[in-house]
Amino acid sequence: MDKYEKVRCVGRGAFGVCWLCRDKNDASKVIVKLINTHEMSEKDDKYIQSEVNLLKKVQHPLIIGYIDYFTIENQLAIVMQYAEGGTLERLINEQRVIKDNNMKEHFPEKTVLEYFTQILIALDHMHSKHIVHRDLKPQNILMNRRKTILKLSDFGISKELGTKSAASTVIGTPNYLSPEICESRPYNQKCDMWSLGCVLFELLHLERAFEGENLPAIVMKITQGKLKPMGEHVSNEVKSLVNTLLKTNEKSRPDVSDLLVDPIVLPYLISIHCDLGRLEAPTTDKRKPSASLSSRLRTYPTQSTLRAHSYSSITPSATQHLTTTPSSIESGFFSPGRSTGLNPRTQSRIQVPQTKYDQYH
Ligand SMILES: Nc1ncnc2c1ncn2[C@@H]1O[C@H](COP(=O)(O)OP(=O)(O)OP(=O)(O)O)[C@@H](O)[C@H]1O
Repeated sequence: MDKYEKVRCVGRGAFGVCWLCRDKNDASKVIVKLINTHEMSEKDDKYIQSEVNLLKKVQHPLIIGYIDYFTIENQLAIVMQYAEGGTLERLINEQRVIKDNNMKEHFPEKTVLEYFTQILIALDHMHSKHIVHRDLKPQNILMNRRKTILKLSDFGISKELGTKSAASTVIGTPNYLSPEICESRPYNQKCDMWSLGCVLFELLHLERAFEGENLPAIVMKITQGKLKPMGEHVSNEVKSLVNTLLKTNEKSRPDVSDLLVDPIVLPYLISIHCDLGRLEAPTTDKRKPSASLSSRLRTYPTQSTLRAHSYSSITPSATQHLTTTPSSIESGFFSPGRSTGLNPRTQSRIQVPQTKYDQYH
């Protein structure tokens, strides 16, 4: 812990306490999660080691990065990237208060879809590494200060699927658990798609998709797929997106690659990738952007910058759409277009707006 100076405690989880710390070397802010190993069983210990190993493998601008870990006085310290904007849960709660006071309504649908697409991109990265999150929920989605970038966090109960197509341990948080996990059936990456559907519903309605007085009541609603009715403010396309994610039969649920070519998602995907293409992927040493990042992010992308970035996470068909994107770029989002039937696949003029990602943290 010599390397870090504690600033303040930012939260507690099932396993440990999270401290905001300052790196004494360069004054950068990091989170140090301290986990007491004193009375930890061998099983718990293995759990944490697997968390650390998972974090090591995951380096992505939309995923909280692992920096370091060490042990100190019966404690395991995991050093990770700091997300200044807090959790998506807090943002939803704040918006709910605003709504209840009748000062403002729900998040605009395009904001919801932008967040949704970011989560999708992060999940794509994880799923491509055969890692299923299993605990996706607004509490585990952190944000940058300006709330423009989401970052998936908490791989505490994630598990590498390895060569098996389904893992069979039942773990999770009730409201976002998929039916197959509730029923102790084997599960795979599709369980994250269910949780994503729950998060999408919550972003749209500012309330959870499945709620109940107690655990059995919640589980019953989930396994029966008894979703709350969706609001009038939600477009038909987005309603059907929620419904398809919340199919109780996991085989009928889309996977990430299906959604990455969905006309609802594609415009957001292009815009996000344009901006993320200019964000540096975190390295194991430093999680901060270079000094020139902000200025680079304030420039408009050109056709050449659109083509220059690697779209490794996008399926070939999606890449095809991207490479055929016309040079006249006018609108990054299609929210008005969606309601007027505008289809990004046929839309001839696409504009990517000045980036909103002008601050990484
Ligand atoms: N990288 C981070 N940046 C900023 N805040 C964080 C970060 N990681 C955790 N926090 C804060 O600390 C709190 C506790 O996080 P932690 O991961 O220990 O547990 P949890 O996800 O809330 O619960 P559980 O351990 O049961 O999964 C979070 O709710 C969040 O507010």
